[in-house]
Amino acid sequence: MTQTSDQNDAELARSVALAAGAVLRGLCVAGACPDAELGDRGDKDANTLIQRLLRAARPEDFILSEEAADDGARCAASRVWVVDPLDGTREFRERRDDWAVHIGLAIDGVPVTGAVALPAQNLVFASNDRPDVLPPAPLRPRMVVSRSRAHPIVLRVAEAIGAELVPMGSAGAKAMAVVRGNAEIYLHAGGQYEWDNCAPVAVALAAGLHASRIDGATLVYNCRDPLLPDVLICRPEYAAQVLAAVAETIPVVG
Ligand SMILES: Nc1ncnc2c1ncn2[C@@H]1O[C@H](COP(=O)(O)O)[C@@H](OP(=O)(O)O)[C@H]1O
Ligand SMILES: [Mg+2]
Repeated sequence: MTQTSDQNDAELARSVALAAGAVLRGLCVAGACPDAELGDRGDKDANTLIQRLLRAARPEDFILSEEAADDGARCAASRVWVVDPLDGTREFRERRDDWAVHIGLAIDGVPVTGAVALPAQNLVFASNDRPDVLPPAPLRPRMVVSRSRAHPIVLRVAEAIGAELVPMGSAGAKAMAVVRGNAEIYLHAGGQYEWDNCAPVAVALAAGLHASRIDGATLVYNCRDPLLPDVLICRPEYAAQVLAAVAETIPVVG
């Protein structure tokens, strides 16, 4: 793939996410990779390609990747690409379709640009997409949650607001379910890292959705410690209700 220096950041993010997605899909072709090696090969091969493409297109920028060593030099930089080469490794290994490639760009800690590819669903979302006009929200909101480790806070909030639980793998796939109008709320607590949510949050904010920590605080990226353990992405009309339910739930759950 050729990159041109005048390609804007969102288009670069989209093209890199698509290229990594193609590599990952290639690994899923029958006979291409033994089941036992699929997750590790996916993480590694996608990361190698993403590093090469971003470094070629934006040599001055820094990269924080789930799959690369971090010496902390990025902390003094303004422009940092925050990437998860394969989000939903567990689901990829199971040959499901809920896994994603995340290419986010934080400028001075703000998730300004990003792309999320869902290669097994032939979909890609970027922060320069024209936002979809979403259908009216159903009376009972649908809340996408981790299919393998939904935190007690999340389950209690769903119960408190009467939401229907929709278990799904991958932070990117869940966030894009809200962007697409297949769900109204994505709530996560209990652990995540900047690469899990930077690109999904950039795309969601650009689409006009609410995105914050679950105490309502602003999400800040390129922190020295990349742990960013919780996130709320939802249609704006649900934000106040969900944040209030979280505030009531946290003392109960501890
Ligand atoms: N409690 C936790 N601690 C650390 N990471 C977590 C986590 N819960 C979810 N994640 C990460 O968030 C991503 C989405 O998880 P889930 O599908 O369970 O919601 C996964 O990323 P990876 O697949 O890139 O590791 C997963 O590892
Ligand atoms: Mg991840």
